[in-house]
Amino acid sequence: MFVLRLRLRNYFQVPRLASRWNSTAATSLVSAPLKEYNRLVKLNRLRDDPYQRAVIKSLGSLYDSLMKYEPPKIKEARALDQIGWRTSYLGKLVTGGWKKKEQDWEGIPKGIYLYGDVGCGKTMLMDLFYSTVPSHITKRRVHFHQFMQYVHRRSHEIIIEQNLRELGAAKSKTMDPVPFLATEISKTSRLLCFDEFQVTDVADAMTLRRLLDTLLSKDHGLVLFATSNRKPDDLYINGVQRESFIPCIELIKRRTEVIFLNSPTDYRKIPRPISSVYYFPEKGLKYQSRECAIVRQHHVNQWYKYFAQMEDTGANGDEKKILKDYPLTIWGREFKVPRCTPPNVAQFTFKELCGTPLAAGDYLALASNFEAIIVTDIPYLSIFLRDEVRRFITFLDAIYDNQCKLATTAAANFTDLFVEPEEILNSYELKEKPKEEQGDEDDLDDDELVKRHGFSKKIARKSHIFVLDEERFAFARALSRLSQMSTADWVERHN
Ligand SMILES: Nc1ncnc2c1ncn2[C@@H]1O[C@H](COP(=O)(O)OP(=O)(O)OP(=O)(O)O)[C@@H](O)[C@H]1O
Repeated sequence: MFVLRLRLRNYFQVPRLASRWNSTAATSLVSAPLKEYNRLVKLNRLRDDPYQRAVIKSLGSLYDSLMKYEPPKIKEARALDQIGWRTSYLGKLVTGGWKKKEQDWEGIPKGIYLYGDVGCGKTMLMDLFYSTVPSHITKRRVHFHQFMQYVHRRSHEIIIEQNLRELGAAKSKTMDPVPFLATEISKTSRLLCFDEFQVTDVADAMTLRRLLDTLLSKDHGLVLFATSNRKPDDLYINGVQRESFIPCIELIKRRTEVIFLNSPTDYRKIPRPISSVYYFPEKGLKYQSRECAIVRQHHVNQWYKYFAQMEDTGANGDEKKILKDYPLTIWGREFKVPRCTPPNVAQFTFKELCGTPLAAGDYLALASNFEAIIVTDIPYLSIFLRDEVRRFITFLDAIYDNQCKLATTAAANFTDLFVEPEEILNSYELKEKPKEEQGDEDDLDDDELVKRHGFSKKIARKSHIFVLDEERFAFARALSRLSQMSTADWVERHN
């Protein structure tokens, strides 16, 4: 059986911008992040953006502080030290032991919490900073979803390991994995860069609160850099037991410089040549007709060959092997990739990918094992397929973050794919007279997606298949990302 080849970037990502910075030049008056920004602007790889330049100043200050920073030595965590940790944890809650004074972080540089609208360059700035970090500072850059997956998985493993080694199974319920996790993380990275910091569930919120409190303490001396679409005070808003998460928000506000990147530009909207990775039938052509089936098949074959770097078969049959039902093992569980040429491309129908109970971990594994994914036969999507849509969004987040390429065949263009249930005739066709665009779009002037994040009213209206703001936002962002993933830049990039 094939054992999943978890590339390093599955957990800790490779930054997008290569380091060109030599840290010995740190004495220069121009900070390393500013130098790098200037270089990329000069090479026409970035547009000069005054809002981003304002952030670069803060990046320069953090860079200077890191140059002088000597992180503390890490003490090993011991299971025997923590019998009764729950009592002391509760004690802290009662006595206000969580409250910290500035001396508690003396000598540790303040990190950065960079938030703003979609596509304005937060991740780019974080990656740029990451590529300039002084070499004596160990660092990790990770997508927040992936980090939380790692945290939950390692917590579980640590409890088992420590119980076997030190405490005996009877103590399993009183074992606290947080000090061990914190030790593991800070031993390998003193600067932790989180992309897309967002908290959506109570288990993440509670674990994160304790983990960050430990990591950012003097004992571990970790510096945090996070990007997010939300300001700290809006994190985990309306979440279950939100009040227990507020100390974590306060901690983030005290231990980072909170910066709002208020650039009005969504760089993903800047037109680039659109390549036809997404196929949908032209008006008048029925998706399930024979004619359309031939065109769809051609589209899929053409992109499969391109992604798999296959020679055009030819006489000497240079075609790479196409494998069927290829097993991937993810944390002891197996799932099958219906058609693939590892590590280049995997192909699924929408039903195979989103109609079965796959979760974020599966999609992340897929994204880290294949450079491109083809998803065929995406039907019209309505509120009746909400679970499938949720999975599709999780899948898109995973592949976007791993910079995978994507080709699809679908009933319609992505912006027209989300419809009301009563408009649907069958999975791939709408009724003869589809309902007119609703005339209530003016009511959407105050919609947060429109007003704050600059999405179109059409997208805001379609996002109403979700109730929670976080989900509506994730949906709108997925549409924005789909448009970026169809650009020639994305499709032609060499991984
Ligand atoms: N100044 C710039 N010039 C040209 N391209 C840019 C510039 N800033 C950002 N970009 C590009 O725009 C795209 C979106 O940027 P980025 O991913 O950093 O946005 P973001 O704010 O993190 O978005 P999101 O909140 O959706 O994750 C990327 O491809 C990035 O390289």
